[in-house]
Amino acid sequence: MKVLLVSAVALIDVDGRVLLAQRPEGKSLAGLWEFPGGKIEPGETPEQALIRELKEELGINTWSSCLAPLTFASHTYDDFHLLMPLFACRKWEGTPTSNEGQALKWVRARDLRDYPMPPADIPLIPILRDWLL
Ligand SMILES: Nc1nc2c([nH]c(=O)n2[C@@H]2O[C@H](COP(=O)(O)OP(=O)(O)OP(=O)(O)O)[C@@H](O)[C@H]2O)c(=O)[nH]1
Repeated sequence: MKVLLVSAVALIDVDGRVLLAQRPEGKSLAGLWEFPGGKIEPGETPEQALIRELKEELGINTWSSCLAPLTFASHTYDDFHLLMPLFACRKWEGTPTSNEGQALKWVRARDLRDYPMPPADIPLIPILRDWLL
């Protein structure tokens, strides 16, 4: 089974809320809420992939030194196995805006479970909640 490497981030604002993005219609897992990020391209580190994706998807800049490793997801989907480091980030430049048509939402830690997420993300929620509360 192919292992797909995806890098994702919990962006945390001054009120301790986390940014979720809704997967657009037409994509796999459409309508589910996920952490910003995307596939790690050959030759990229997870941090470089995330910095690139945050610029493309949300129009914000951040730096490797602001990406703290938090946890990871490891989940078998039908056609690949997802391995996804999740970083935490509290410092960036710019205001996250939806460049790719996805809905964005700042969500309090205790409300995270109210947002349907991809199966790989489910085990991450209590970890993030415990870490933030
Ligand atoms: N960014 C992100 N991707 C996630 C999360 N959870 C999760 O299962 N994924 C999966 O990891 C892959 C992310 O790759 P991507 O964001 O570059 O994929 P994509 O939507 O452009 O393409 P796709 O529709 O072909 O999967 C997708 O298969 C997505 O379903 C998450 O919290 N954040």
